[in-house]
Amino acid sequence: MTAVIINGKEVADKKKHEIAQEVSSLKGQGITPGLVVILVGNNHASRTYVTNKEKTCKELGMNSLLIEMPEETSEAELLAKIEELNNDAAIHGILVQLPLPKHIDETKVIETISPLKDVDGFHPINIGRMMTGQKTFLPCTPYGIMVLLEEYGISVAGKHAVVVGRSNIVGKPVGQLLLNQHATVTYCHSRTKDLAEQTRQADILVAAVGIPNFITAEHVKEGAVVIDVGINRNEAGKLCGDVAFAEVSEKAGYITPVPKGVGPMTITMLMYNTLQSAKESMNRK
Ligand SMILES: NC(=O)C1=CN([C@@H]2O[C@H](COP(=O)(O)OP(=O)(O)OC[C@H]3O[C@@H](n4cnc5c(N)ncnc54)[C@H](OP(=O)(O)O)[C@@H]3O)[C@@H](O)[C@H]2O)C=CC1
Ligand SMILES: Nc1nc(=O)c2c([nH]1)NC[C@@H]1CN(c3ccc(C(=O)N[C@@H](CCC(=O)O)C(=O)O)cc3)C=[N+]21
Repeated sequence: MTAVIINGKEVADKKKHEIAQEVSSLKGQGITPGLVVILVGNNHASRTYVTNKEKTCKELGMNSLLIEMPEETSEAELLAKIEELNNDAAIHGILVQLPLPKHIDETKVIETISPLKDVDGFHPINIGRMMTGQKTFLPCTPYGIMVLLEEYGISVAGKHAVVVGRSNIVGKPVGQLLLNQHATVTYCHSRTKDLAEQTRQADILVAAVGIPNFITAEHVKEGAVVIDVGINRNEAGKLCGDVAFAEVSEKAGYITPVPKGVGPMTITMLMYNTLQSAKESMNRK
């Protein structure tokens, strides 16, 4: 079988167009959605991502503010900045780029962001709401994956989904969203015994590991849907995912490429969450 290549860029463009229209009508009512991104220190990978976010905000007519803080910033200074933004009515979304320098407690930072402005969907309150199936900000990468599946008419109910990776930002929440949509979910991680035996059971296989070419054809069942979340650099310095694309695309039914797969959806859902936050702030007035 030759896989259908899921075009994340195309779906993202379509969603962005819808978001831009809503932004424009909100502006007519006197509100411009505003997103602030806080970057502490100078992580190279973070910088490209941050640049993309700024560009997309402008493209969609939203306000974007980048706050760069030096590597030596103290935890107290960062928390004070977040408090200030929590109280700023022009700001609807706050994103603190992860990972943070080692001397700053990530949990404390995430818990300081108002759940009402937590457009990353990382605050424990919002994670709890997601787990219990309530309306909330959903984490952008997992949410983007669910939108891709929906746009390609891939049904989830009753399917066996295998997620490789269990981070708080990708693996765990994507498994939860698949479960919410009635998949049977297996999580795999670095302590999993026979990984290929698990992944070969998957109707839907999600790779969120961070190792180039980690998932090969032997891990994949014929016709499976393969979602590659990885954003890595190979030896040649080229952007690549966790899946050995050439061999797996000959066996899978559907596959997401890197770049232009999951990545563009992450940014799009961030904009979507910021728009929702702006709309909700109006309803509270
Ligand atoms: N496309 C996008 O929008 C985004 C892409 N990414 C990318 O996705 C990838 C994953 O990110 P993230 O979740 O933050 O990464 P983490 O490093 O936090 O998590 C990696 C996970 O992979 C597991 N793992 C590591 N080695 C193995 C192994 N040999 N066998 C099985 N499992 C293993 C780890 O297991 P254990 O828990 O046991 O250590 C861990 O759960 C990265 O490439 C990142 O850059 C991230 C965010 C957004
Ligand atoms: N608080 C926080 N929230 C995040 O969502 C978050 C984070 N921290 N830290 C880093 C990771 C990584 N991440 C990416 C998102 C989009 C692309 C993306 O747009 N990728 C493009 C290509 C980009 C390029 O060319 O470099 C693509 O796949 O086509 C990549 C990576 C979000 N993350």
